[in-house]
Amino acid sequence: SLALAHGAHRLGKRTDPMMERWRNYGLGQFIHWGVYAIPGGQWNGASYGGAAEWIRSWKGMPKEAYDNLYKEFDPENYDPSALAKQAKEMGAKYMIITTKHHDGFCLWPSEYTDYDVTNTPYGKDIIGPLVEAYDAEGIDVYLYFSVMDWNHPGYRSVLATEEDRSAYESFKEFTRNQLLELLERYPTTKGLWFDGTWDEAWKEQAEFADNLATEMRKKIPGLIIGSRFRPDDYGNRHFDSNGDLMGDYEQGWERKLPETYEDTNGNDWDCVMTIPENQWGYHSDWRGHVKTSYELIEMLVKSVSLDGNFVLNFGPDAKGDIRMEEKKLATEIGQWMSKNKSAIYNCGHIDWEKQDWGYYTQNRVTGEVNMVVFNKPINSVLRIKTSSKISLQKIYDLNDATKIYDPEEISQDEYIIQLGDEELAEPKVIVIKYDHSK
Ligand SMILES: C#C[C@@H]1N[C@@H](C)[C@@H](O)[C@H]1O
Repeated sequence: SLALAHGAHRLGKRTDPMMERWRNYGLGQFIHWGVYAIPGGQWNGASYGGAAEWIRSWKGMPKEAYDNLYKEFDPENYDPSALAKQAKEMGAKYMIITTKHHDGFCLWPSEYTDYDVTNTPYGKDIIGPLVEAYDAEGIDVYLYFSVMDWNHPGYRSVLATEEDRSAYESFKEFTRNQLLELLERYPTTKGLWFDGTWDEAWKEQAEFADNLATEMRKKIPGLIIGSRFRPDDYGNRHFDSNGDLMGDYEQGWERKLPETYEDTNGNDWDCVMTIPENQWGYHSDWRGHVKTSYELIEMLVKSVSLDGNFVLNFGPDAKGDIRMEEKKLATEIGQWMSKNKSAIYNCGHIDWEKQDWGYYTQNRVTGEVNMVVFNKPINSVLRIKTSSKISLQKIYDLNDATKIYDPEEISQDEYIIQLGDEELAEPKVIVIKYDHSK
């Protein structure tokens, strides 16, 4: 393998308490909010077909007009504690908030730029009250930060000339200053979710990024940073030139999920997911398929069954309100979570053979295995094929203690149980209690 000065600094999973806490979240909330919520994907009567938070890059959006939107930012309905309560009811264990997206607008009062909330009619810090509200609800806070910054004069996507390089040095200093400022202002932050690190210019910054990550972890020991931040000595991100994961978990699953455990390479990972096909920031005209709570619960359970966290995105509008579709989904997911959270929190992968009826999750605390049933077979028989000899103790319906299932062993390490005739109105959790010692 290659000798890398700035490749992966650790092989295998982080095993410290902060990472164990992260590993056991299961469900998170993403919040994409900024001045892009003002146009909401529309400009001059035309609708932008791309992601609303990218509207500045649209030819139908004059840059000058976009760069003056901050003068209208005044979210009179912004209510951090209401947002935190909604997230709590949904069952989110952590929340990732966009402090600065690609447009460079800062939702906190930054010393290093005037393009921030202090220079808007709203005039106040957005991030601080949100962090406090989520901390008060016991939901851990993570900060999204886009390295790509369309507003900063020193930003470059490619370093072609000496002028580019010296301008980019000022941009790197600005980036470092803003990150240290965020950690200084919001010390309860548990981690950073980096984005906008795909440019060639950034891929040349292996040493700078490595040193900055070290410096950030000095400010907040144990800070959790995913694979999307650092490039290695050869400009590779996520996985270094030896194929080893860089950062504390893999951040490659954006609007998609791994299919098998092998797809995860046995790493920690998160999936960040939009409710429409591809809208993170508020878009007033959602087109195409809007995911149902059933689909989102299946993605959540599939993520946990493959040792990942599922982070569902919300995009508040210009007033700071959450749209009806998102409110409804948060409530529906919360209703399912209130009855089935033991199959999500503190749970992860078990190497039993995947079955068509749904997914297994194993509770890392109790050792119990949860069968999360999405597809009831016509014959109502659920097949279980374990990976080793186990001594079954009890198989029961998580939400009906009177419902005990009597397994029939049909071959080596293979059992079947019989569901009743009832139609499944929602994904059902059946718990398998077994003796691990045998
Ligand atoms: C592309 C892209 C960005 N990455 C997602 C997490 C959103 O922030 C989107 O704008």
